[in-house]
Amino acid sequence: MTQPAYKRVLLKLSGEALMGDDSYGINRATIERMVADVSEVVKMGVELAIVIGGGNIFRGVAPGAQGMDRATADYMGMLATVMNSLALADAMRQFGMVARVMSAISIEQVVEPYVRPKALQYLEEGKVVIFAAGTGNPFFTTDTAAALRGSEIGAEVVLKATKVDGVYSADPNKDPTATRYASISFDDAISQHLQVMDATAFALCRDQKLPIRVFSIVKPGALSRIVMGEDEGTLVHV
Ligand SMILES: Nc1ncnc2c1ncn2[C@@H]1O[C@H](COP(=O)(O)OP(=O)(O)OP(=O)(O)O)[C@@H](O)[C@H]1O
Ligand SMILES: O=c1ccn([C@@H]2O[C@H](COP(=O)(O)O)[C@@H](O)[C@H]2O)c(=O)[nH]1
Repeated sequence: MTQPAYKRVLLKLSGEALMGDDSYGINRATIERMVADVSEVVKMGVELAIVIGGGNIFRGVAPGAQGMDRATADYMGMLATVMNSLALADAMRQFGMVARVMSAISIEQVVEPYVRPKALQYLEEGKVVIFAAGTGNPFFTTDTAAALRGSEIGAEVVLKATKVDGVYSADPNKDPTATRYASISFDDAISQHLQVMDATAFALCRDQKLPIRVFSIVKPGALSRIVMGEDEGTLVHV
């Protein structure tokens, strides 16, 4: 049987995509479909860590946060990612998977704190590790948390599962003439100000030589195909 292309991956799941067709929150069918996709990868024997966004609940730069102290709004955003992480872990439990949530912000009655050696132990045991609360710092995003945690755990790739099927020359949701790149360098993505991920995340992955693959979370089987080494979405590379 063909082997997976990776031993350990960091999967960044879009918080916004969790809404499905709803206008807010977590859509049950959507989270169940995500979990089914993730379970395929775990069954292949790949060690999987996940960072999930919070855009379906709260974003520090959203209109709803206007007038708020930015750091306070960002902490609210980080707490939103904790809610999504708990929902994801619970959906995994119902699917028969074993997941552990580790938070960058100390809320020990709710989730265990992020401790790198413990996270590595869980991964080696085949458990899915969900990193909640982003980096634990305001003024960052969960994309940067994915780059950071991916670097810390020695992931071979960051897989960004989002609502678009790759990196485009411009935002495809705003510019219908935008074209998709099969691959693009970190330097080009940064210099062209491509907003699919923030520049901090791109820069950290570039410096750590950690490739990113951006792909559609709604395309059936895309995650498994990528893990098996197939070409899907856009590869962002050094
Ligand atoms: N050059 C580009 N190529 C592709 N998508 C782009 C580009 N510029 C902007 N985008 C937008 O970036 C979005 C994905 O990034 P965004 O951070 O908003 O979502 P996410 O990470 O999936 O969500 P969340 O922050 O909730 O986890 C796409 O939905 C797309 O509209
Ligand atoms: O390290 C981090 C991660 C996130 N935040 C705040 O949370 C929201 C939601 O995260 P998304 O990546 O946008 O899904 C983000 O807008 C920030 O307000 C943070 O401050 N630090």
